[in-house]
Amino acid sequence: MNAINTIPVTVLTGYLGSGKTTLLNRILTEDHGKRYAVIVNEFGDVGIDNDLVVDADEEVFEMNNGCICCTVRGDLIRIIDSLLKRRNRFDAILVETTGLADPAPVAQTFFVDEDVRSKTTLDAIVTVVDARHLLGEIEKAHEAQEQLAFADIILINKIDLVSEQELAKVEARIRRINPTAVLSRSERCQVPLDQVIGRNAFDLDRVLELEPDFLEHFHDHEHDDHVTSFSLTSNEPLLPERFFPWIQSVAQHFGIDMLRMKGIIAFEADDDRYVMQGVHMLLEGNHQRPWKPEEARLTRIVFIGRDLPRDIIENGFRKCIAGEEGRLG
Ligand SMILES: Nc1nc2c(ncn2[C@@H]2O[C@H](COP(=O)(O)OP(=O)(O)OP(=O)(O)O)[C@@H](O)[C@H]2O)c(=O)[nH]1
Repeated sequence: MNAINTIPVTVLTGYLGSGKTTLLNRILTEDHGKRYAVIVNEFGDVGIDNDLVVDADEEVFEMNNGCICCTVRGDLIRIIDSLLKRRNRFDAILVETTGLADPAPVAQTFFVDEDVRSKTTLDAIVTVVDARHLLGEIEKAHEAQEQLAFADIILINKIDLVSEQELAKVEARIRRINPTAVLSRSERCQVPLDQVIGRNAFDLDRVLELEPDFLEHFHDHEHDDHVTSFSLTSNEPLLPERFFPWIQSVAQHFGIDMLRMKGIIAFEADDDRYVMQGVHMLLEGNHQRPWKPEEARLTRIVFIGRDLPRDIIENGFRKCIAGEEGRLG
């Protein structure tokens, strides 16, 4: 049912830290001759995702301050409307939702708004799964279940972190939620891209079975209120010899509840931006690129978790700032 001349839209979803941005970056850097317009939505008030998306020619639209599936749906429609006015500049649209988004209302946007509906085709909802953490989170995370239920294509990612037996359990759990989606396995989302884009896989009939009123009412959904986020910033550079032991201790102490951490760090005497990422207890960091001359060297770290003790974490963070006195207690 891919109408001629409509713009295909792929919705990338998946729980916190599963690998959505990794997949997006792969799509944007692969030599496939296609041009994408990208819409990124994130949870939390300090934008980081935009800075983690590769510097590509594509236009990246960032939507903060709200979940794509709730308050900012109007923004989504407006961004798509304005994109459609320049439709000769790209071949397809990619929407990366937050890890806490319910994909149903996002998908619904492409059906209920008349203008958007006539000019776009929802190609597929692609759900990325963190094979290492899915089983520990799925019962607590209603959003993760919805993301799997609505998926047309499921990418079981991070297979380097689990055994074959664990993978089999992950697949079985996914199949209980979604028996029909196409499953693939990946490490760092390395899959042939024609397995995830240009699939024409979105199946309205299946969605109507899940949500009979999908086309009639704005989809109602709930978020887990215990999952909250806060961000820490500093204009002063951080000291690496304090920062790394501190962030490791945060991951060790609060890792069970620390669903996601990501930050862009300005270290003292370092001309490169440092990107730090965490999913539960697993941390990863690397230098990204030099700070641009006109760019403020601002450190920003976002924490997303269940009942994380902001004051303790913030107190430790302050002690990593150059010039601040005191040692990590
Ligand atoms: N070991 C391992 N790490 C991975 C893999 N894929 C992604 N990661 C790492 O997992 C972390 C999260 O990846 P992202 O792509 O940022 O995840 P995301 O789903 O966009 O995260 P949010 O948007 O914050 O929910 C990063 O540190 C990645 O480098 C993988 O296959 N194996």
